[in-house]
Amino acid sequence: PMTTVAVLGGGIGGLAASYYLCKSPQVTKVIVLESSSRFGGWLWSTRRSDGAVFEHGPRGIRPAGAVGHNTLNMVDDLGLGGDILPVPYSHVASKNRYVYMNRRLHRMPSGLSGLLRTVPPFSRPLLLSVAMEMLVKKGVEEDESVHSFVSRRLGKELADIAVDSLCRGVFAGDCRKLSVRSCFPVLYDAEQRRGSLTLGMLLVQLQPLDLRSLLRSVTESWAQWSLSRGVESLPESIAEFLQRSGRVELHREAAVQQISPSASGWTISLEDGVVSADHIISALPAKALVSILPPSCQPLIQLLQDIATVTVAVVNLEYEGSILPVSGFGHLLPSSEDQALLGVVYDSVPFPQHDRTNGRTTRLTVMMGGAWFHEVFGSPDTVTEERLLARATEAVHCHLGVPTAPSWSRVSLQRDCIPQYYPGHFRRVESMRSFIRENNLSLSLIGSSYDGVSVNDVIFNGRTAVEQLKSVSYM
Ligand SMILES: Cc1cc2nc3c(=O)[nH]c(=O)nc-3n(C[C@H](O)[C@H](O)[C@H](O)COP(=O)(O)OP(=O)(O)OC[C@H]3O[C@@H](n4cnc5c(N)ncnc54)[C@H](O)[C@@H]3O)c2cc1C
Ligand SMILES: C=Cc1c2[nH]c(c1C)Cc1[nH]c(c(CCC(=O)O)c1C)Cc1[nH]c(c(C)c1CCC(=O)O)Cc1[nH]c(c(C)c1C=C)C2
Repeated sequence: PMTTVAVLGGGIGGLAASYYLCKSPQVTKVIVLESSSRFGGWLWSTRRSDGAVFEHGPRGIRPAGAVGHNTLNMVDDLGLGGDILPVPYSHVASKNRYVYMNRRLHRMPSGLSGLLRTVPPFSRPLLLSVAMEMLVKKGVEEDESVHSFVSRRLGKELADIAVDSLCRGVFAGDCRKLSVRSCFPVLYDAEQRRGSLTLGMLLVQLQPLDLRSLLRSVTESWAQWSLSRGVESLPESIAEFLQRSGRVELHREAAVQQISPSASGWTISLEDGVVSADHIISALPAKALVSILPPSCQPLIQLLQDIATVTVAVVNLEYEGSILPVSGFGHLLPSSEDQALLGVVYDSVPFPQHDRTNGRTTRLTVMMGGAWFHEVFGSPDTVTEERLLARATEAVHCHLGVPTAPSWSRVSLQRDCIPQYYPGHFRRVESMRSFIRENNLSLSLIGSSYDGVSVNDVIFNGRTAVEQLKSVSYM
């Protein structure tokens, strides 16, 4: 039978799902509906004519684990393998991460000596916390905040400094509000299965491997990678692949306004017409899905509404010369040091290939706001670019001692860009999927709102949804 699948949203999630659908002989037609004028969603790179590349969204993708391998497989298949810019584990950008606290930069401890000695800003050797951790009893709650989990197992100081900063550097979020089970499933599982994080970590196994980039990533030990023309090359290449397949209709400036169940599947309303499909894969942010669901899906709408998001101001800066006093990936600030300023990425260190080709420059990205955006800056509708730029350059001056003004800058206000998984998130997602099953809705939910926010997670979940579609339904 003919099968038409509509994919809502042309971010990396929607494009990845379409790519896997294209590989499935049972699907005759795929329709991708994207509201904006470009594909890729948060994967967004500025390429200047002098060779410089600036990222306004993700800038580094991890090759490790099953989800990391899966992305590299896709990159190889798309013919992008030769464009990969790998950062090995031995590189300073992998080894050095800093925390700015008490008005100075501290290198995060690493390796054995980092465990044994007392390293500021911590007041005792981490080995003590790690050793004691093995003696802490297993928690009894179904889920809890990241901060409460880590304070319970490793102590309040590690939770207040290291974990507070980490959650800002991954979720732009507040570790007192985020769920450990959904945000750090590896930590949650280690406690559940091994009774301890220390033991759990010691028992991590390697995954099976294939393909060239993958083998390279393992033998050369990559910690992260990007692409020579920026990460946006990935959605661009997927879109070209889909176009060439002849089975995919790609629509931009096609905002979905409503979806309603029909006898054979769904009717999808756009501003200028309707589309029918047997199945819908929603790769929209949860809030966007809320506004297009029919009233008959009220219980689902209620659950989706509980998935909050945060806004991040991303400020790309370019300075003349080598201006960094330290070398590494970047620095984070715990919320106790500065609520507004989440961290600064030293982009030129991991990816010097993205610097302007003539003359030495240093590219930095300052990230601000997140869970603290409203408190500090008020409404994203009224905050000015000038104010955000001034706050970012002031931070570079104060944290890194750079007195000069940047020679180039770009402010991007990324509204509602990172979903926040609060305690109980996994239950809510489970309830959504049960509602869909019980009501026989041909609907799959993918994208960063549900099962992980990294580019790798979003791609992998797109693949899983397509595989489930093939195994359970008419396909
Ligand atoms: C600043 C920043 C830095 C990040 N850094 C990293 C990193 O270093 N590493 C990493 O792995 N991840 C990182 N991430 C996370 C990662 O980029 C995102 O989680 C991921 O890109 C989300 O993809 P998605 O397809 O789920 O959503 P989106 O990219 O939001 O795609 C959804 C799409 O749906 C479209 N849409 C919305 N409403 C409608 C409608 N009604 N009809 C049709 N289309 C609609 C939107 O225009 C959009 O294109 C970062 C994210 C941000 C914001
Ligand atoms: C300062 C804010 C942010 C920085 N990056 C992000 C924000 C909000 C977004 C982000 N960064 C990472 C991910 C997840 C990727 C994944 O899980 O594969 C997201 C959504 C990667 C990441 N960045 C940092 C860490 C520890 C990680 C986890 C993966 C890894 O270990 O590589 C640290 C970090 N992020 C930022 C800075 C300045 C920084 C540390 C110095 C920027």
